[in-house]
Amino acid sequence: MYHCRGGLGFQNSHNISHMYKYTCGLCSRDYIMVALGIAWDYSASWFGCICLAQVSSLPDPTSSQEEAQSIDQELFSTAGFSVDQLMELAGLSCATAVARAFPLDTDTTKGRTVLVVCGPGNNGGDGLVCARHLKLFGYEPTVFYPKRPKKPLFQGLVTQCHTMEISFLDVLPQAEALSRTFSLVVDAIFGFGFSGEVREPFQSILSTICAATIPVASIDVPSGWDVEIGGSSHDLNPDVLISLTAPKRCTRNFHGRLHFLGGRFVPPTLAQKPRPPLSEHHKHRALARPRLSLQLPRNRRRVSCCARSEGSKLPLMYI
Ligand SMILES: NC(=O)C1=CN([C@@H]2O[C@H](COP(=O)(O)OP(=O)(O)OC[C@H]3O[C@@H](n4cnc5c(N)ncnc54)[C@H](OP(=O)(O)O)[C@@H]3O)[C@@H](O)[C@H]2O)[C@H](O)CC1
Ligand SMILES: [K+]
Repeated sequence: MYHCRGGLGFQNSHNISHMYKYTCGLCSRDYIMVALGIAWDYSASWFGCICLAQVSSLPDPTSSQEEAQSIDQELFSTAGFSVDQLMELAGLSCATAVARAFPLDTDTTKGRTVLVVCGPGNNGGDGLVCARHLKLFGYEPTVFYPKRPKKPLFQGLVTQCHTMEISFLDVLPQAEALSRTFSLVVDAIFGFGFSGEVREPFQSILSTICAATIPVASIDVPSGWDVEIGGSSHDLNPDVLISLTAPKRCTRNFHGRLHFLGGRFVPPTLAQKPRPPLSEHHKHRALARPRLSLQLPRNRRRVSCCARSEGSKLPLMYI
């Protein structure tokens, strides 16, 4: 049986072509296989082939929506973290990534004005924390937070922003005015809790952001994208993505400029744990698949590292 070490192997296939993609049955890695020499038994379609190019030599580093939710739950239950603690670290990572991706021009006020659009869940909470840290970094963040949960955690985050003299918008400007007033949008509308078709008021909000001409930095998941599949050409097309804990499956379709991996809160014991329960769809792959590559802060004093996000082939920068 051919296994993913490269070199000569055999593949039983009824589709004899010169080049085709093969997924190793043992480790789920993808290879481009090129047929070599003569197929010696056409009826059974056995032929020798050699792995010339490895499509993906790294373990699949992305997490499904279900896996992301299960890691999240474990962090709160067994690992003993509180949601506000993780949100603080997540929001700080996001502000750090924004500051790296859109550095301040110290001579002018250009590029300082950031609109942080926050949704109703924890992704929105990350956005509020991000706004607070951006202010401390010297930016001028403004928050648009149209649907506010009545939970003390979120109310506290709003108060903290007010205390930091961060303004809140009541109405989102039209795309043209938005592009004139702000240099950047931080998209903290939906994260891995999003599903289905986007409901109002967020459908109109996302349309306005899409029509604006300024760059977008998305927190964890580009809002409106299916967490597993990604978005379409009409959807948000962020310039920067800041994945938290582990990139979600949809990030394979991210083709923006920079992809960061933030949120330094996963203990090594949890990162190395296999992740049941998984949906039927992913079960067979997960059995053979190496572990997710989760954010691990060990020995990471430097800001970036050389991992790659599968699919988009962008270098993944740890923050
Ligand atoms: N461990 C971590 O990595 C941490 C990540 N964090 C961040 O938390 C989010 C996930 O947070 P969660 O609250 O579970 O989910 P969302 O922020 O995506 O929001 C879900 C709410 O959004 C609404 N919703 C869902 N689908 C739709 C839709 N189709 N249209 C409109 N609205 C939708 C819904 O709210 P309702 O009020 O309408 O019920 C959902 O409740 C993760 O991505 C990270 O950013 C933590 O901060 C730290 C730990
Ligand atoms: K988002």
